[in-house]
Amino acid sequence: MPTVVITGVGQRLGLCLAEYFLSKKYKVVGTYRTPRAAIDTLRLKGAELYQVNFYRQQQVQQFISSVTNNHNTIDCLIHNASDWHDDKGDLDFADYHAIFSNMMTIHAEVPYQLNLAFKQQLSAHLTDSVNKQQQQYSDIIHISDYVAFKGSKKHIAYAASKAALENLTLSFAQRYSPNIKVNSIAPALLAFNNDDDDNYKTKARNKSLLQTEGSFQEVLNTVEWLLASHYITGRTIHLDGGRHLK
Ligand SMILES: NC(=O)C1=CN([C@@H]2O[C@H](COP(=O)(O)OP(=O)(O)OC[C@H]3O[C@@H](n4cnc5c(N)ncnc54)[C@H](OP(=O)(O)O)[C@@H]3O)[C@@H](O)[C@H]2O)C=CC1
Ligand SMILES: Nc1nc2c(c(=O)[nH]1)N=C([C@H](O)[C@@H](O)CO)CN2
Repeated sequence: MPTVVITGVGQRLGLCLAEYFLSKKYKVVGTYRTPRAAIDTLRLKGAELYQVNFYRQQQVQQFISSVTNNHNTIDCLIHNASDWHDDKGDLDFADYHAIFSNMMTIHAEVPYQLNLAFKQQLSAHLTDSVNKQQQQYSDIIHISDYVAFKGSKKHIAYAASKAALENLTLSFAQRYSPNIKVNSIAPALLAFNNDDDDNYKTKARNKSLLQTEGSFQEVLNTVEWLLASHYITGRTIHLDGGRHLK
């Protein structure tokens, strides 16, 4: 049974990813920060879940120890967990320091740490006992954001940290070739949050040529395509409805 590690599976895209890989008969290893009914449901479906706050380094180290002790192989590692923190208000220096530090921690440092910590498991290929064929590659997928390319005047630290994440894609693709493919997926608008009002939704949709949300399914389709690929690594796949041309 192939194994996938996904960060941030408690809601939205991470939950969709976990449900998708469970349906594909993967062993799903996931992290969450906030206890939710969805976490209980995933556990009942067989997912191995760890409560981890990535802003607490001791919890990150404990998670790494648990996964490396319990798993000899990892076929796919998806860095999804994210904190969409804005910095548009008039904050004091301590606040700006905390925001920048946290954004870099969750979007760049933790992916860096997990990529390095799980290298042995990512390199130990699953031999298909039926067809006696070795699985040729394992995959690391970083979930980035369109604003890594464009910047964001209201989410400056967030955008910079996603740009750092995309740079990790370039370095790890070189370091981990030829056995491990490393790519980013950079969405623009995928899905609104519950507190988004109609005015915000209209403005957000109109930022792209296609004038709609991408949907979490669009990311699932892209993940499936990347896993099936034998010739894509070190790349960022943009899912943005043509926003770059608006
Ligand atoms: N939604 C969209 O339209 C877009 C999303 N993206 C990217 O796609 C990915 C998924 O987006 P979406 O589903 O909306 O993400 P969410 O905003 O729902 O966050 C995903 C998860 O990250 C977890 N998380 C946040 N902070 C921490 C932390 N300190 N420690 C551990 N976990 C943490 C949360 O855990 P918990 O709930 O358990 O607290 C949450 O479930 C993200 O990387 C995002 O940046 C990019 C562009 C657009
Ligand atoms: N962690 C998150 N990152 C982002 C979110 C989100 O809900 N959680 N949402 C967006 C927006 O949809 C943006 O793309 C359009 O306004 C960006 N990142």
